[in-house]
Amino acid sequence: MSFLLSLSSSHFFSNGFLIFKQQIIPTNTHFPPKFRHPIPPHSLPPTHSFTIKSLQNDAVESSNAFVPQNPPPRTLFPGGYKRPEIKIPNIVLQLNAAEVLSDGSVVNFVDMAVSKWVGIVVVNGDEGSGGGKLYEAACLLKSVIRDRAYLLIAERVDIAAAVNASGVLLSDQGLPPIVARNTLMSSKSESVVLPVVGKIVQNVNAALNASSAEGADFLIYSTFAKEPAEIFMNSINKNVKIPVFIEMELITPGGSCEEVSKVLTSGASGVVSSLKELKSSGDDFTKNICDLFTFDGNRQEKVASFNRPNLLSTTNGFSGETGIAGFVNLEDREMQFIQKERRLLMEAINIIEKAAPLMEEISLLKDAISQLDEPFLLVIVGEFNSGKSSVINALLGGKFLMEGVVPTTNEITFLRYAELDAKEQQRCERLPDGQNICYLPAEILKKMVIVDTPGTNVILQRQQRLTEEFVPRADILLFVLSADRPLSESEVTFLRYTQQWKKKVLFLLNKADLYRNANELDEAITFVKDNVRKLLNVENVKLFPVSARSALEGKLATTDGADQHNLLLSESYSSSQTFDEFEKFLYAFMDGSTTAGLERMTIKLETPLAIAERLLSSCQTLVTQDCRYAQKDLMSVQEVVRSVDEYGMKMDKESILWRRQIFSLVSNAKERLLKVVESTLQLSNLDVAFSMFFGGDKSASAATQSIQSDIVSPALADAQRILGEYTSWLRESNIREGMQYKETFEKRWSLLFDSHNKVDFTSNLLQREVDTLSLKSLEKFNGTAASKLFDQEVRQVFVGAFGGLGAAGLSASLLTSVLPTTLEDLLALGLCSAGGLLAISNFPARRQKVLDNVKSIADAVEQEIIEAMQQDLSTSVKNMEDFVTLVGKPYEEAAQQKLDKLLDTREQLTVMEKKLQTLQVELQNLHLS
Ligand SMILES: Nc1nc2c(ncn2[C@@H]2O[C@H](COP(=O)(O)OP(=O)(O)OP(=O)(O)O)[C@@H](O)[C@H]2O)c(=O)[nH]1
Repeated sequence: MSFLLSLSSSHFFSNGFLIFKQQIIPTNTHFPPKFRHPIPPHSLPPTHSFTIKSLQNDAVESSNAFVPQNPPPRTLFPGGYKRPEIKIPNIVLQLNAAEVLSDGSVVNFVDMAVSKWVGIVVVNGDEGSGGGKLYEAACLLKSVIRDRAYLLIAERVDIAAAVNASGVLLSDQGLPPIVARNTLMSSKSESVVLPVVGKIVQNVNAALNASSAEGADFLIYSTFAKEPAEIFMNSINKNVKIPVFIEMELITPGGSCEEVSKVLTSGASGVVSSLKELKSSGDDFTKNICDLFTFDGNRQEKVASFNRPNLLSTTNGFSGETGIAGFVNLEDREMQFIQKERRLLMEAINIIEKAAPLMEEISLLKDAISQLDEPFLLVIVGEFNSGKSSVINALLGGKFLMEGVVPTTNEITFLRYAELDAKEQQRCERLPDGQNICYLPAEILKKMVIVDTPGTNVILQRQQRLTEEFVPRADILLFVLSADRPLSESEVTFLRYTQQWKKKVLFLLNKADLYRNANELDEAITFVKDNVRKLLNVENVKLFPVSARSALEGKLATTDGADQHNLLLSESYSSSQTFDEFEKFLYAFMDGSTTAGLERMTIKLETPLAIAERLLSSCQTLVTQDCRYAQKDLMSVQEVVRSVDEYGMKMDKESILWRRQIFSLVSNAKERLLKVVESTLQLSNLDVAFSMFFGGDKSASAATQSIQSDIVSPALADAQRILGEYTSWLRESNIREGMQYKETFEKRWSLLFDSHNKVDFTSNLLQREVDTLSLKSLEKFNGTAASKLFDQEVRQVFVGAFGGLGAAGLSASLLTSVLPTTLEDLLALGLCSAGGLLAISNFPARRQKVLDNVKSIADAVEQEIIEAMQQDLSTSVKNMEDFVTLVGKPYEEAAQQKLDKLLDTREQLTVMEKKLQTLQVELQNLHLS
């Protein structure tokens, strides 16, 4: 039975070099899109109103929608990428897509496993099934794992890219790692961490190939391989520097912890387990294996204790010595200074973490502070093949490091002092972050830790990055130049980069034996010194022309008892001599009683200060940029609130159409009424008119009824309809526009203020009192009463014109009461009487009066309605203004608060920068008196 899933490497970013996870602010300004633009402009909802639309165009300019045209550097390192880091020891869990999809409990198990032991989860496709299931399973796992472990997809780069997995696991016959990595990199263009690429291998050669150059980040040694894991590990340990995980059975009858321990002791970084295996290991696993893998912060120590000799029992890395940074017998003022420096740097960390919580580079400063207690770090840098390893070997007096004409150093290697058994030359182990540490009994290591780095200017970008990332940690850099290409363009670029971290640099012009004579050597020295002087802006350039090869040969010859006389005759002697001078300089530098030794203390204490300054300056850039954005946010919020004025103007403009409708309606009714009056009150038509107004029921004459039903009532109904629509239009416009304002605030400034679950006051506020006045103005207008009034007006004309006629002498009241029955007689009487002429001559004036009355009544009605409509409009716009002010208020307050906070942070950063500058001055003066 096999289980074997593999657990492998795990965690990430342990060293967390200089990467802001989302917001990166290197030397200039930098806001990676994913942090800055949670709401891309295209995701804003379409708008129907020009008011908001214009604001949305502005949104492209606002901080939340800002898209830099030239993407900024991603990290403080020139490479712009961070290597994925695999913590060891670790467990790789392998499972199949079908397992994930068929059983819901699997996801829960994975959830638990990644929170406790598993650092890498690999999901395999199932034979015969397409990529669909694998994709589905991977999505599910991704949502559970989040960033607690790496999720890798077996073989399928396309699916890994689609689910945004951490990387891929390739089989022996799979794609070359570099192809998989580049493909994934192009799909994860925003990520600052490179994809993880693992490779399954079955023999030593495959392991060497897969781990060389830009190869895999880790290996899995397959159970199909013939050799036992320990033998395999022994064969590759020297040359394979990346983590190796072993597929193995976790359940063994005798208790698996021992087996796993053996594998780890042999140099493996962890084990690989299948789901079934891991699940069924149950208590055994929990009791035994997990003790090694549990993420409790001690696991590296637990495993390291398997293979690390108990070599150093000192507080500062130097046996027998105690003190700070390898300094002993510190004076009080030095102790006080160091304490003060620590205190200030801790303060700086707090401020930086507050100013840029996502700035992973803070780990550099933390490391540097903890390194104050560590020995001096002499870091050897230079282009590949310049002779770095040879220089170190010459310093150590033996061929400890591999040399070669092709790039040979692939990892950072710390060289530390240890007294080993006579038979043992050195003992090396791989640190959890992939770096190596070698313990050797070399004299010089009693005074310092030497760090070998991969060469720069290599086609292997990973190696270049490793070195660049290590530079800030160095106390001093030993820059090895090669005599055959002194100070190349790429060396100048690298040198400039080191100065971003204000590093002190010593120069070795190696392979000086290649020069044919002293003149050539002098020329080269002058060339290098002149250029370095200009580049670094320093007076004294410390440069030693050496031949590391000859120096080592010399040392080895001396050790072997070779004739010193012969050595003196050797052509490389002079180079050996300068190497000697260089060594003497180093020893003096390490001797606290010399001036150089005091300078060393200054340099050591400067290391964290320089890092802190650099980080503070990056934070300043970030915070200043943030201030600008916060200011812009505040102004934009205020602008949005003010833009409601535009809404008022727009509504005012559009309401003209509504008023026109009312105007035309009233005019129409008025015209018709006037026509009725005109056509009725004609002398030629008096009989008809008389019968219309005086025939039938006196409370509702035929004319009254006809006016009411034909003119007044329809006009009234139309007016009601129009005003109803008008008030709906006001209300709906408010609601629509109000919602857009609300959405605009919520979407553009969701990071400022979370309106989620806030009381929805929208509708009440927007509908408040909008639908009252216009319609109420109509309610006042009673159609029947108006018709009757009109009726009376007309009757008055008749009564006025004819009521006082002749002998009849009828009073108006009498006349009205008899009119219906005596119409004919009355007319005859009137017309024939002496006063007939007078009555008729008064008739047009009376008719005009009626017309005027009708007009003025209609105009008054129109005026009243229009005024009510205006008032409704004002109320509605006012409601809208209140609403926008209310909705915008929390955003405005939040923007103001954010700005205040940022200004405060900026102030704190400035104060901190000043404090550190003062401390720098104190440091320079520390040994002056
Ligand atoms: N002539 C001459 N050759 C040297 C000297 N020092 C080193 N070399 C040769 O230069 C080549 C590269 O030396 P390494 O020490 O491997 O160079 P490196 O800088 O460590 O190389 P990487 O680790 O690959 O970056 C080897 O072939 C060495 O033998 C020297 O002083 N003189």
